[in-house]
Amino acid sequence: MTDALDRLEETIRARRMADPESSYVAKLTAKGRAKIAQKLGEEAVETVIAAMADDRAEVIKEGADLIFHLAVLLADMGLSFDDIRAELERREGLSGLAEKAARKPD
Ligand SMILES: N=c1c2ncn([C@@H]3O[C@H](COP(=O)(O)OP(=O)(O)OP(=O)(O)O)[C@@H](O)[C@H]3O)c2ncn1[C@@H]1O[C@H](COP(=O)(O)O)[C@@H](O)[C@H]1O
Repeated sequence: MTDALDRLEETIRARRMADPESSYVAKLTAKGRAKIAQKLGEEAVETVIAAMADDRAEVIKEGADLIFHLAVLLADMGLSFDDIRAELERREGLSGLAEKAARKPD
């Protein structure tokens, strides 16, 4: 069963090499990874600002922008939400502190 995130990823993969004049995904991808990452950061900040204003409708909109730009970045790096899902599944059952300890090299 596909959900909105799966469909978004499919669309992004299909649009990456489209005409930048007709596609935002293609336009942003053509600008390079640093620009994609910058846009992701901007959307994160806008989400924070909406949260601090207690604006639930705006958090939904900015959160959608944030996830969209994360999907564009993942696609640019040959990654997908399946990789994020796998990492979240790995963490299931670990406490936050155990997860932190498992990240440490020694
Ligand atoms: N979900 C989105 C989506 N969310 C946000 N955006 C775009 O992200 C941009 C972010 O807004 P900003 O004002 O920050 O950026 P901007 O001023 O347009 O760009 P910059 O000059 O700052 O780089 C806007 O242009 C939004 O339209 C999106 N663009 C596309 N999608 C999805 O991607 C699909 C493919 O889109 P195209 O590649 O345009 O065909 C669409 O059908 C949607 O499903």
